[in-house]
Amino acid sequence: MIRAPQGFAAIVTAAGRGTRAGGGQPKQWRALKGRPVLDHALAAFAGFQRVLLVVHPDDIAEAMARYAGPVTLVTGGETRAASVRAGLEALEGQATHVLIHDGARPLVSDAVIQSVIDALTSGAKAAAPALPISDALWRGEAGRVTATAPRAGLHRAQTPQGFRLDAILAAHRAHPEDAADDVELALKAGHRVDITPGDEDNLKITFPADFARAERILGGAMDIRLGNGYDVHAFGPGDHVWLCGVRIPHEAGLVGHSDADVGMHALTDAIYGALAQGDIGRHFPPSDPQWKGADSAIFLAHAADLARAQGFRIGNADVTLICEAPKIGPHASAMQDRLSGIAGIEPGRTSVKATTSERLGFTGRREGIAAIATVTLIKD
Ligand SMILES: Nc1ccn([C@@H]2O[C@H](COP(=O)(O)OP(=O)(O)OP(=O)(O)O)[C@@H](O)[C@H]2O)c(=O)n1
Ligand SMILES: C[C@](O)(CO)[C@H](O)COP(=O)(O)O
Repeated sequence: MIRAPQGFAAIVTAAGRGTRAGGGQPKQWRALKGRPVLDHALAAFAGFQRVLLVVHPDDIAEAMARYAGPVTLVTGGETRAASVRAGLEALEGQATHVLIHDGARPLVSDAVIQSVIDALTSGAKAAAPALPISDALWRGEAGRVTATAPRAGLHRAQTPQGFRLDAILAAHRAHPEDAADDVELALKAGHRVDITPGDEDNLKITFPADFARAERILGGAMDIRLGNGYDVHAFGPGDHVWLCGVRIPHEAGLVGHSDADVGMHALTDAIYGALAQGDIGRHFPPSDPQWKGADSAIFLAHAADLARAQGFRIGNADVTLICEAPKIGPHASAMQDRLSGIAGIEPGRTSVKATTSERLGFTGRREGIAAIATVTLIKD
């Protein structure tokens, strides 16, 4: 995942009706490998602090249900340019740079996005990906060639197209007419636009056959991640412990800044680990008083949301609690249900088990509880 620099925002346009793609439903909402096209496009921008999604008024409820939280929703206009303008107006003063991407381009790669960011951070006012034309160009009419056209210097434009926010907003305001893309308006406003490398796979779903092509490309790109997590909490005063989201009466409590749910922490760290996103401490610093006594479900839900935002589902989770007491067996099923519910894992794919350490070590001496967790994340 691209971690965008401070001040960089993304606008994803999804207010079109996809008339050329057919299918009885706007293309961005149709399934591609089991998830809406738009899910794939948004996942590419999950590392941006601010993402605006521009949707058709008819789709607001659906978009709210799926995306509210990680993204800000904006209602689009009659044309692509009007939709982008709506996003830009909503973003005014809240970012220095913006990358504008078609929600209908679900296969944009990190490399394409990074090249646009690099051009902008190196000082370009505008930069966008494109591919040089490699086929001969003809004019045609009524099924026959009427002329050939020189292709030298011609490029096929892609998105995301990146700009200084003030420059592209001013360009849109100065040229409220429709345009093929935002580069066209930037040029009209007199800005230089740098070309960055495009990618053949970064197709815009436009015609019915593009779905099959996108599925084929995605078919070869399954991403499976494995993550592990380990945590320990010491026993202290108290009459219950929280383990994997279940309250268990006990002769002692567990000491921690949050609710000290050692099992949930290990699983949360396993997810962050699989995403290469550090650990709980990075996302919820123990020095921050707001997490004092916090319900650890907040941490697990955050990690699972982060995975989903990057296009992953949790394939399975396996948690082992290491303690002499309390007895875990009677609670294991409730723990599995609770973890599955919080993390959005399909039933039957979460395991909670326990072992003693044969009275050896700190767990054997009943000084605390340890937990290890393993998780798989799958993007298919
Ligand atoms: N009024 C519009 C029109 C288009 N778009 C978005 O701009 C991108 C590129 O547009 P295009 O491929 O032309 O999409 P549609 O307009 O939906 O397609 P069609 O022209 O076939 O109806 C798409 O993500 C589309 O949702 C938009 O946000 N608002
Ligand atoms: C923005 C764009 O995807 C760049 O290639 C393209 O211009 C969109 O064109 P459309 O006419 O809206 O399909």
